[in-house]
Amino acid sequence: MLHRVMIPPDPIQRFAELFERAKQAIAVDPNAMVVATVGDDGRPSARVVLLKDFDARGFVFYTNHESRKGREARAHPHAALCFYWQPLNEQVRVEGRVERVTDAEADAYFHSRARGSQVGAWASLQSQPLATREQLEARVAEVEQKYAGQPVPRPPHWSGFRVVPDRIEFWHAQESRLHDRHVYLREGGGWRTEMLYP
Ligand SMILES: Cc1cc2nc3c(=O)[nH]c(=O)nc-3n(C[C@H](O)[C@H](O)[C@H](O)COP(=O)(O)O)c2cc1C
Repeated sequence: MLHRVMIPPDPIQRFAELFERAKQAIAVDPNAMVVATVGDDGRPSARVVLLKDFDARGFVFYTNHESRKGREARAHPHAALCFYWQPLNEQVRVEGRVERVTDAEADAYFHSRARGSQVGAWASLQSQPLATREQLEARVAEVEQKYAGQPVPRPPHWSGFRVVPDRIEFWHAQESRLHDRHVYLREGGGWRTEMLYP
């Protein structure tokens, strides 16, 4: 079973190496990923967000926790992530439990953002119906006035989710659609690997 020993043992290290290559190859948003969550009715929903951090603990993105994805991830704390890096011919799929990052982590990231984004985090009732664009602009003006001349604090409903992976799949395009698929399944303290038919 030579192919088994050829699968690199650590999926996070493998992700890190691929992500570095993606950043070299893709000028805009190489950290974009699709996040899928599940609603109370069992229906999945998916949208693009930006990966802001990752390490052995998991993959972090930031959002409004009252948004559709936020509510779904809190009620049904599992999510799937999907990256497609076309110039690399690579897809990475991550699945796992979702947890909220610590307030200290969220604060550190929030305060690294541009002030306009900080204001937007207060002004946007993300995923709720919006009657007119003017309504949004009025909320932005209110927040700007409220925090004029002082730092914008992080809204309590705005934070990060960490997807703690228990399954990671690397797909690499090969000729005749006989692609490589390497799956990592969390087992005990480590990872078991297997290959899948393409
Ligand atoms: C390239 C790109 C990056 C995005 N990054 C984020 C992000 O990091 N966080 C976020 O909340 N929404 C992000 N969005 C917007 C989401 O796709 C989505 O519209 C929004 O979060 C509301 O989703 P929901 O109603 O399913 O909760 C991004 C959209 C695009 C196209």
